[in-house]
Amino acid sequence: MMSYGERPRLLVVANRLPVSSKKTGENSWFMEMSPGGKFNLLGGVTDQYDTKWIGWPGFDVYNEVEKTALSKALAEMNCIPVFLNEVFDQYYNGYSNGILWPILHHMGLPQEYHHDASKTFQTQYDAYKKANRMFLDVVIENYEEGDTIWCQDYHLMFLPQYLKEYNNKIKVGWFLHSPFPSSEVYKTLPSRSELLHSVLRADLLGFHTYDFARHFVSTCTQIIGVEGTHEGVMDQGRLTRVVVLPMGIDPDRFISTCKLPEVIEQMNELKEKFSGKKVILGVDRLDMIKGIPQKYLGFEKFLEENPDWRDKVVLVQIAVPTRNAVPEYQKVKDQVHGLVGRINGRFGSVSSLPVHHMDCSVPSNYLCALYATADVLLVTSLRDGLNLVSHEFVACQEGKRGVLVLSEFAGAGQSLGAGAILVNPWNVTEVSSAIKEALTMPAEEREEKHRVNFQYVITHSAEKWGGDFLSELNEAFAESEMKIRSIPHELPQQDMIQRYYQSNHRLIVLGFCGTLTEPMNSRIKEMDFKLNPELKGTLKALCNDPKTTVLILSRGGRNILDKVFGEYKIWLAAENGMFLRDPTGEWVTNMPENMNLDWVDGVKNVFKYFTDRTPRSFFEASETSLIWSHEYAEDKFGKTQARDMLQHLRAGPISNASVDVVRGNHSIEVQAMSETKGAAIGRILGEMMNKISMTTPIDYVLCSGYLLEKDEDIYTFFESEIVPSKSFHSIKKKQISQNVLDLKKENYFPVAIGQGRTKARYVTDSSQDVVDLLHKLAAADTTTMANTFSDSELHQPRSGNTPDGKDQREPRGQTLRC
Ligand SMILES: O=P(O)(O)OC[C@H]1O[C@H](O[C@H]2O[C@H](CO)[C@@H](O)[C@H](O)[C@H]2O)[C@H](O)[C@@H](O)[C@@H]1O
Ligand SMILES: O=c1ccn([C@@H]2O[C@H](COP(=O)(O)OP(=O)(O)O)[C@@H](O)[C@H]2O)c(=O)[nH]1
Repeated sequence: MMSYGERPRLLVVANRLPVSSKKTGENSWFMEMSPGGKFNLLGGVTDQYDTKWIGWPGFDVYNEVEKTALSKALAEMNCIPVFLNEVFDQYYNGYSNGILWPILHHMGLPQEYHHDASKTFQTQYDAYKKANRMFLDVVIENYEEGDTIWCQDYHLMFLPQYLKEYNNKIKVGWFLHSPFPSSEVYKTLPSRSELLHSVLRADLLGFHTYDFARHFVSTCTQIIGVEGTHEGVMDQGRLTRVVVLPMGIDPDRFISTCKLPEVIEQMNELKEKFSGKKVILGVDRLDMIKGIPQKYLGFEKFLEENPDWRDKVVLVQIAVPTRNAVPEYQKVKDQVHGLVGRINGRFGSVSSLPVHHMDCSVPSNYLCALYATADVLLVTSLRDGLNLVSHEFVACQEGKRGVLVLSEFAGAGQSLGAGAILVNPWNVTEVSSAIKEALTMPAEEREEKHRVNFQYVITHSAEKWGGDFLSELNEAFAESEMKIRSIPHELPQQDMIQRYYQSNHRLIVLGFCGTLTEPMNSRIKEMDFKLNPELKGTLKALCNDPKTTVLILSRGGRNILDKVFGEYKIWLAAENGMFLRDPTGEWVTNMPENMNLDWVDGVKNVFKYFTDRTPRSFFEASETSLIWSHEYAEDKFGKTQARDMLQHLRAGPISNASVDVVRGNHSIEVQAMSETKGAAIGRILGEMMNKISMTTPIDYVLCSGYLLEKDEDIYTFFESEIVPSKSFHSIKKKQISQNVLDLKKENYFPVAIGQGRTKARYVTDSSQDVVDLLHKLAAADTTTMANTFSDSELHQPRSGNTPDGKDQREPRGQTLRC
């Protein structure tokens, strides 16, 4: 555990350690920090955190003596090795880079069928899980209470789940360095749901761009049926925060490297070598996603169409070897070599070759010299998480103000787009024109574009990125901790009853679906909205009590509410207050006159289409909403149809409509966008009080429901109406002209049902707790309070529990909220 004054501890877990190790003797090693890539993130974060890296050392070690020696040497560099050995090939070349990598980069699963039974999808998937467990083991060995664990990238998608299973209190973040594809591509992955469920166990998920984050959230909603919110992904009341944080580089390192005498000398050599010629530079791993063949095709077209330029320009391409064991990478290499030969054959001469292609990496100082002398950097990635090379080029171009030609499919296209020429790499003509534009761009324009990008690169460093991610993670974690701590185990029932008894005018505001409906396990169908039979007498007693006003505030339609509550002297607010019924049964409409219901026919058509194709499904319509149920349909098929339906609806009839879509377990409801409950309650109270002659202000409020997150603003509405003193309070600001509320904090009881994360002060697991409470409130007035309930009665086991203690109450999230 961290002691006072010490820096907090951070464990960064990545596939590869940020050092390269070379064996120099029996048990001695030479270690060097790897300069590029995502290892930049160590930058300034190390100053604030006591940081350790956990990852694969880059090679196999089987001998125990050697393992110990290497671990010792790595410890000097704050690195801890994970020896993956025989698992590595199927985990890294197989599942990570042969399967996940192409999927994440929109390329689809490999089409070839291998007949090697020892290397199937399943064996690679198993190896991937096994490797993630091996990473877990090393994390556990090194974990101390309070540590932050930051998992990097697609190699470690099972790690968040494994960590939380080991200890739910561990703070876990995960950042994806690659793109996240559209759900249409992602859903072909056989293990799609397991991976999503696992990463959602993290406290914070980070992506380079809004597109990737949006794809991720919508994939989660479509594939595993969770709720996407503006903050992230909500699953059964638990929020996983999602942030967009494009990574950066360490700009100072590049700027100062360019000033080193050795580098200036290299720059001079390069200038001399290419004197009289413009230099176009490409720096990419030799990966199919980097679009090197497309780059060559564009360059070839440029030379074809601009003969004058043929002896005045060179393309220098550093093609860093990578993942040679994956068959697709071998193919792209052959393809690229073919193109280089063709272009040099067509346009080269004895004295000059247009393409200088190198299958190698170069030392970092030399790379800076190349960046600094190039006139153009050409990035044609077909998909790329970010592309740090483009940032590095900008940092090194202070002396030259060269032009960046950047693929619109690289994450960096969104951050550096304003100072670049953006291209679609698939469009050979566009790439060719962009090359010409870059080579002939006037100095002023180059200056301006460089200024914009340079400013971005120096202000959005890796240090800032790492710091921002970690502070977001701390915030997300603290918030979820607070939520857990603030959940009381029991409602303060005795207090609630006593205060109810002592009050002069009580208001009980209740939701309907999931609050007062029959529990799911005794209900025939999800859309069978019947009042919980246990409540009939209780509700009648409460409604008949002159000191109590009961309001049902529901998203449901007035037909349903009328049918269920027709016999009660109760206030009903249907469709979240669009219609209000007083206890005599008279409805008034608050429907805006200009309410647009143009979408209804389109939605009806989609519902009909799916009903025809989903045996035993059906739909119902009310004034401003339609609901489709697949309750009786075959479970898996019904769920798949529901996901497809949502896509059809979003792409078509509701794409621009003001509607709310509410997903039940077996239903989809589309309803005209109503006010939220919190926005409506002030007006409803005003209307209620206009209708009745109220002599006593409301001095007790119980407000409870199984609510959508946005409707939870009802809990805060009353919170904001609480009076600090005994003064009679006016809430004119909420459109109520009379003095209506005289509510003290201790007399206000907001109770959420089944929400892990809520704005309500009290939370209960199931609606049965609210039902029990209502029984007791109804009984409170008919007996002498002092003797009414003994403590043990007030805290007796909930009625849903069986004698063997098993909880039979309605599970969370099993019904529509309305
Ligand atoms: O470790 P390798 O398998 O040799 O691959 C190198 C890295 O490639 C990927 O980089 C990604 O991260 C960069 C920084 O966020 C981003 O700019 C780039 O677009 C991505 O492709 C991969 O995600 C890393 O895990 C690899 O280390
Ligand atoms: O010979 C080379 C060429 C490139 N790089 C580094 O490799 C990283 C490439 O990162 P990028 O985000 O562009 O693509 P990735 O290879 O991670 O997909 C950059 O930091 C480069 O400086 C390197 O270390 N040596």
